[in-house]
Amino acid sequence: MIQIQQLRKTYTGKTVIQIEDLQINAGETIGVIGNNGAGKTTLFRMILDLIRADQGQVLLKEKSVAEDQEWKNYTASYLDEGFLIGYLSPEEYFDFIASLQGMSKKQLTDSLQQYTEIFNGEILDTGKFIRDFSKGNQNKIGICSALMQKPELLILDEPFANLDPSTQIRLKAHLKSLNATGLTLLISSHDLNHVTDVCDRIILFEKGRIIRDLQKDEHTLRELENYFAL
Ligand SMILES: Nc1ncnc2c1ncn2[C@@H]1O[C@H](COP(=O)(O)OP(=O)(O)OP(=O)(O)O)[C@@H](O)[C@H]1O
Repeated sequence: MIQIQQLRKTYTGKTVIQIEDLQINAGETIGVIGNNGAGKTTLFRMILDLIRADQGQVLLKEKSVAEDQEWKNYTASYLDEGFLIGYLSPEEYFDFIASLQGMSKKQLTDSLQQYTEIFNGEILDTGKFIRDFSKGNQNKIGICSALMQKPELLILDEPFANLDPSTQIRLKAHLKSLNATGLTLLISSHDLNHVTDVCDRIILFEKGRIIRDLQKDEHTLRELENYFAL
């Protein structure tokens, strides 16, 4: 599904991404972790062709994201509130996303029903614009707008950040249920418990490089805790 080849990005002489070779198969759930500034968001932005590489390339289904548009048909993402439109209500924003997807009103209504628990009565019918929601509730709007696109590839940057514990638990359950349907999931998180709970493979970054690539087993959480404790 994803191939990353000799990918490099440098800002003012500092290399922030340097990945020789990374392969992610369809249906894998990948947790990308690393301390602040490790390069997680930059990598996601490069996969989504929001940042161009200085060298190397990202291939989705064997086509370069920089040269071919097809990936946009099966990829959804939410990285930050820059993905939202602050002057719309959540309903207007979901309508907009649904229209891009060619969804009918009924499909949209049915789709939003699935997120009732995640919304927790705080998102729909509030009469507020997105700009006036709390950061956590803005996250819910962005994440659910990505989920409702039913992508083959879903990329979420720190999806659990700013969410209350109930929503974190509900979102984890939802992501796990999607995994069972064959979704390829790429998430970053600073929460080692969440990331090892949801993901089957953990990629650990340091200064833009992959320093561990772990298939999850019963030792993974302890190994990661030991790494970050040092
Ligand atoms: N536009 C930019 N100009 C200069 N440096 C940048 C730019 N964007 C990112 N960087 C640098 O690239 C490095 C990686 O940043 P990135 O945001 O990808 O890290 P991250 O792992 O997502 O961090 P965090 O956990 O804090 O979100 C950092 O040193 C950051 O300062």
